[in-house]
This record gives sequence, C-alpha cells and structure tokens, in this order.
Amino acid sequence: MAISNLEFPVGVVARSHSDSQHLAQALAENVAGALRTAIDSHGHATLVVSGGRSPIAFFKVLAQQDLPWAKVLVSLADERWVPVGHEDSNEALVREHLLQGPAAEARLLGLYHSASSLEEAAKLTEQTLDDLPAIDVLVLGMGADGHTASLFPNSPNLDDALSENCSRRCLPMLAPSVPHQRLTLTLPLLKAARLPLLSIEGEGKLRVLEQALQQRDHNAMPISAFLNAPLEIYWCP
Ligand SMILES: O=C1O[C@H](COP(=O)(O)O)[C@@H](O)[C@H](O)[C@H]1O
Repeated sequence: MAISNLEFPVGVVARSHSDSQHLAQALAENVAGALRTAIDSHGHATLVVSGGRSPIAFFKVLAQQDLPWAKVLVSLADERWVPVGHEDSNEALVREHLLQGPAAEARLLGLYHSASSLEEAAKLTEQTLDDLPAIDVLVLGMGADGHTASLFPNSPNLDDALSENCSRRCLPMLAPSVPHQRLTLTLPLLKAARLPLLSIEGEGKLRVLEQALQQRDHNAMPISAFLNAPLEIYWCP
C-alpha cells in the first residue's frame, strides 16, 4: 500500500519517503526551517517531540542543523512515569540523541516528576507547563494500537484528554504496555501547535492510519482526533 492511496481531509498533507534516513532528513529540515522562522518572528522557538524508538534517526539529523539552539526550548508530547535515568524515559532519549553537538545548547522542559502517585505527578507537570510557551513545532508519533503521545485507546481519562474543552494540559494515562503509567499533554495544547507533524514508518502503521481515517473512533484509535487540518504526515515503508 502507498500513503498516496489514502484519502485525507483537506489541509492534511502526506509525504512519502524511500526509507527511514530520507524521512529523518526531510523531517529535520522542515522542523529546522520552522524553528528558524519562529526565532525570526518572536526571538525564540518551542519544539515538542515524541518519544518511543522511531524518532532516533530524526533526532540525530536535527541535532546537526545550523540553528541558534540556545533560543530553542524542547519539550515532550508525553512521558513514561519513570525516572529520567531509566531506559524507558522519553526525556533520556531526547538527551541522548537530540541534545547533542550544536543542539546541546537548547533548553529542555521535561515532564517527569517524582511524586506519591501518578495523579500527583501529573499535577506537578501541569505546573511545569506554565513555563511552556506556545508550541511552534509539534512532532507526533503513533503506536501500532493507534495511540499518539500517551493518549492510549480506552485509557481512563482519555475522553477528558481528547476533549477540545479539557481544562488540563497534562493528564495521567495508562498504557497497555510496560511502563503502564504515563503522562500526556492533552489535545487542546497539542492541537494549538503552529506546525503539527506526524511521523510514522512501516506498512503496519500505514494500515493503522488507514483504519483510523475510516473509523474515526477517537476512543479506539486516539490518533484519529489529530487527523485533520493542519497536519503534515511523514511516512516511509
Ligand atoms: O510510547 C510511545 O509510543 C509512541 C510511538 O512510539 P514508536 O516508537 O512506535 O514510534 C510515541 O509517539 C510516544 O511518544 C511514546 O511515549
């Protein structure tokens, strides 16, 4: 299947790349260009990225881009509720693969807090997010179950997190995979990004995307809540 065979709403652009490395290069150039534009327009830029395994190649190319990195704030769309030293930490992934070389000058706003419960941690993250300016560039990923950020199918709090009127910027979520406990940015904050991008790889995820577009069931496939304009989708087999 090719991504060009899928029917997207007006204003959703899908870009196909030959492989992971070409996707990473094109995505990094687009993100770097948008960060430069943001810095030219308001003096600083805010980039929110996803975790998981897929973004590593993109992070490495982006880290080498010629940018005034000290003017860039990097944060995360979601976090696994594990300390930053843990191998599953999304923040650790960003530190290891993005905040290197020239990009080491960027500031990182992490989401993780140690607390007595996941709910308490999410409240602390909510306070942290007071320091997050409007998002210039958002790079979402998507899991094979149709989750994006840590908006997991059928998780408690999902309805609230996907509501346009959600009063919280961060909510606790439960993933079906280990680590179960997650912190996610909620839909209104994510959807306010000036340049929202979605990066996915593989035939399997393309079929998940197709299903999400057809079913439009946000509870079963939360990614579907984001499949509307404006959105640029990057895909490779
Ligand atoms: O758990 C997560 O999964 C998704 C997808 O990850 P991937 O490695 O399959 O691309 C990711 O977007 C999210 O940030 C992460 O916490």
